[in-house]
Amino acid sequence: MIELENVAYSYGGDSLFAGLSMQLAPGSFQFLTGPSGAGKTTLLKLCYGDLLATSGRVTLFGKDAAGLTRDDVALVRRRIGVVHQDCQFLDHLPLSENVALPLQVSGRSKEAQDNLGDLLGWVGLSRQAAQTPPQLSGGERQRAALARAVITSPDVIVADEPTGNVDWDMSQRLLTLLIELNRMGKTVLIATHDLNLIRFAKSQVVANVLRIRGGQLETGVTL
Ligand SMILES: Nc1ncnc2c1ncn2[C@@H]1O[C@H](COP(=O)(O)OP(=O)(O)OP(=O)(O)O)[C@@H](O)[C@H]1O
Repeated sequence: MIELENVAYSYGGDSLFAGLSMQLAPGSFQFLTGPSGAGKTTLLKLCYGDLLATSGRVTLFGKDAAGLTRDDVALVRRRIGVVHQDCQFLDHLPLSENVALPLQVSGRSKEAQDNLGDLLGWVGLSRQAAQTPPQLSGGERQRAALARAVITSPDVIVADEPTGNVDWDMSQRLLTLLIELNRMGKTVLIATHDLNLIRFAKSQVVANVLRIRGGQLETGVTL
């Protein structure tokens, strides 16, 4: 469903990747690791069409990412839920409205009403629904970001350091939610530095580990 072939990406200087290839198979659970600055966030952005490869080919749901129409881009946005590293929200809106925003943007507000309560319950934030983002803890914000990423029922969830800045208990809780999504058939790709998190996941689910090193992508990495 997502395929990168011989991809390079440059922010203006040297390419970060030396012709990198990867596939995200439907239903798979994959981790992306590697040193800080190796290009994990960049690679995720190529996978969800936020950046276009400088060379090589990225295929998103059977279409070349370089040739997507405006409608194709909207469809890709609905099919891939993204948990961003910095999980930003609109601070003046309550949590419930922030989480529902992707549905309202795509004109599906009826569905938002139906799904929102269940989704907030699933991430353990029912009591915080009326609070604004600045009133939430780090772990609550991370769970809200996950709820927002999945409210459109995407096929793929891409999460960039979803457990950054939270303690181990909360990391496990967040990861358990991502594992539940995978058990429901979702494809999951998580960038993380946290090798303990990967070990914990591997005790629960079949997970492939990718590592970027020196511009190359290693697959099937053992820890
Ligand atoms: N918008 C940008 N403009 C210029 N350079 C950038 C930009 N974004 C990232 N870079 C550079 O590209 C390289 C890879 O960044 P990226 O954020 O993809 O790495 P990362 O592996 O996710 O790092 P971290 O683990 O620290 O989050 C870094 O050297 C970074 O400084």
